[in-house]
Amino acid sequence: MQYISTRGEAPSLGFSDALLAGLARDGGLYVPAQWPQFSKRDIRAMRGKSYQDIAFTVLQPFVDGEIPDDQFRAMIDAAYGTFRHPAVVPLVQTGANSFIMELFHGPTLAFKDVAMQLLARLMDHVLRERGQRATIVGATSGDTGGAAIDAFAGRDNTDIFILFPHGRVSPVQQRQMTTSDAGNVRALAIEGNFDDCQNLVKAMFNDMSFRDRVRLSGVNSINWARIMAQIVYYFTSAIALGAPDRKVSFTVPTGNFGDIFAGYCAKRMGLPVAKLVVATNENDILARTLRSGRYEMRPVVPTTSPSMDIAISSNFERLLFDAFDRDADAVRQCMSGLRQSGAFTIDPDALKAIKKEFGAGKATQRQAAAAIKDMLEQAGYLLDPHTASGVHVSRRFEKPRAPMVTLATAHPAKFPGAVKSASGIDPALPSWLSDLMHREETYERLQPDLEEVETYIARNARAAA
Ligand SMILES: Cc1ncc(COP(=O)(O)O)c(C=O)c1O
Ligand SMILES: N[C@@H](CCOP(=O)(O)O)C(=O)O
Repeated sequence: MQYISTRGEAPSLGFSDALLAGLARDGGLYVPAQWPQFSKRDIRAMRGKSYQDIAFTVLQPFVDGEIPDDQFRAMIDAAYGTFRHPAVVPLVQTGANSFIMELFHGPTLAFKDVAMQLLARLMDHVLRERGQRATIVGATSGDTGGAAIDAFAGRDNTDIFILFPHGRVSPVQQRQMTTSDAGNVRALAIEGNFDDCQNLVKAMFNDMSFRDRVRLSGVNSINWARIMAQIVYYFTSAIALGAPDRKVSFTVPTGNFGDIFAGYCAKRMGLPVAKLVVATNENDILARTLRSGRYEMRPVVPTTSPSMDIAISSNFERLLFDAFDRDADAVRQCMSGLRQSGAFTIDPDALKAIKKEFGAGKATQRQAAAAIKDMLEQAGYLLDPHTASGVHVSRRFEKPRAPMVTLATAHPAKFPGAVKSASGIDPALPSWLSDLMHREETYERLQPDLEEVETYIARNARAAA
């Protein structure tokens, strides 16, 4: 399997190279040259199989023999052995045809663990085989950072630097990033918002001399392997609910468009998905774009679902590439419009193609809080504010015959303030994190300044030449 850039000006790469590259050298994002196909028969054959078995079957075509099967399987088993639920991502029924898929049973209580636990093992393997070391940088609005730090802590071949927006993540999220005692981990508190952090990461990837000097690698969902690992749970949940003989819809609390793009990939691979519904908070660039066809940045407003407080959704570029029939020139034009004027317009045919697959809606903070309260009263189930945004939006898209699965992207205990004010309940952290708020914090405060951040990283990265 080859991976090609959405901007068409970077070399195509095999799996291991795309894994280590993160962002393509032309600023684009890697996608598979073709979508692997699973027939109804193939999907039926997955019924009754474990999460790990299905992960191996679904992901094998992407890895395409670059990692021996037995070693790849062992990585899958180890990655999902860190989850505290035997089903890995269990489904909970909350209404006649409504389900919640709990993606938060991993070590840091957010869906990011699903991909990050596998990604760290894949990267470690490839680097070890090549006798190389890499410097990983990541931007986080709260969850990616903690998950990446947990997954990469103590690994010999990587140093990891996580940029988070100072004062804009929840106290639990911050401590998951700042209390690691591993020598290869650095948490950097940037005086700005998530988009400043994401822009710094992209600027580091586009600074070729820095990129090569420190052997830069990325763990944000700009890295194809992040999306790839998330495809699996669309398969497992749809199969549990009757696929391929019944279509299933998904509502996904969305920020960077990575998680829902994985659902789109699953559909392109043959999974019968009825609708993919984007749920945003007040930072609703995606809901606005799907309505009007105009992708237009606006300043970010802080909300009770901070991990979705994002102005630019990186992975939307991957969807555009497909909607433009893989015309990289058209993608480049949009991205240059975005750089120059903070906006671009999607042509009507591409917008029609997108609307065929996706629905979208926004939940205000009040609506998300109301969803937390209702769900507790009606189903005795406690939502976190991100999942609650999803539940609010999903209600508009529920259909009598197609099951609707809302992705529960984080555990309520990561956001105790918002959950308590909506429900009166103070959600407790699980036992393995019960001392988190008493652990000692270490982090560096930096300005959103490329030179300052690069200098800090180059000084502290062991891979720096
Ligand atoms: C809890 C939570 N929900 C939803 C999202 C949005 O996911 P994505 O950025 O993949 O759209 C994030 C962050 O990415 C998150 O941490
Ligand atoms: N919401 C994310 C933002 C980064 O997204 P990613 O999926 O591209 O890593 C977070 O919690 O950090």
